Amino acid sequence: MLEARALTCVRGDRKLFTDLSLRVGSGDCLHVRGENGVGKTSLLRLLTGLAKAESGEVLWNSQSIASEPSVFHRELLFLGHRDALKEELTALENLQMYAALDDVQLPLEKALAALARFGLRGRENLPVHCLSAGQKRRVLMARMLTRGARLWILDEPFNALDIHAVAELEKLIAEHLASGGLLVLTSHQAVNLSKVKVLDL
Ligand SMILES: Nc1ncnc2c1ncn2[C@@H]1O[C@H](COP(=O)(O)OP(=O)(O)OP(=O)(O)O)[C@@H](O)[C@H]1O
Repeated sequence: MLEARALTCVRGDRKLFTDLSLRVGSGDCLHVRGENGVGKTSLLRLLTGLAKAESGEVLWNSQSIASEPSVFHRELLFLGHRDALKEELTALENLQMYAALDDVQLPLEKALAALARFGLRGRENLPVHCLSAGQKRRVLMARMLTRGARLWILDEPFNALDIHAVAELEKLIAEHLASGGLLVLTSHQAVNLSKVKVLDL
């Protein structure tokens, strides 16, 4: 269970929100919505522990995420809306690098199968700077699949995806939720998933 209690977020000289509370349980998807600049990314950064709230707290399985950050981070996958890929490494090397950083076992066949699932067969060994914007997002989908994290926090994951990739990402998310995973995402588009809870900022 991910829980936020009475969060207040200040950025610069603006108070973005106050007294914001939420709960996301196993199998739940929370869609955070709102206009540009309202504070969606800022909220996600509080939920990941990357930023600290002015007041309030974030809990993972009833423990403050600040108390044992490494325990929380083992269960978390956060994708920001800038592609967190090393441009000079290949798609395959990026997956392998993240697996090493995340301390996840990733056999070569599994990495190749993940890239193939998202339409990157034959492009595994191209440096990421040679991939299109949508292909880079597909590498990140392969990372989501191979990471094995319980909690996904995704900032605008549908950006730059074509219709097929949107459907593939929805399927990947549905599988994650069906296996008891949790998801918080932002999206300016409607999210085509069953049982989505909405938080309007
Ligand atoms: N480090 C910072 N210093 C000052 N202001 C900041 C900082 N980071 C964000 N802001 C401001 O906080 C507000 C919220 O930003 P945020 O990125 O959370 O918005 P958002 O809802 O995700 O927007 P978008 O839909 O455009 O992605 C914006 O007005 C932004 O300029």
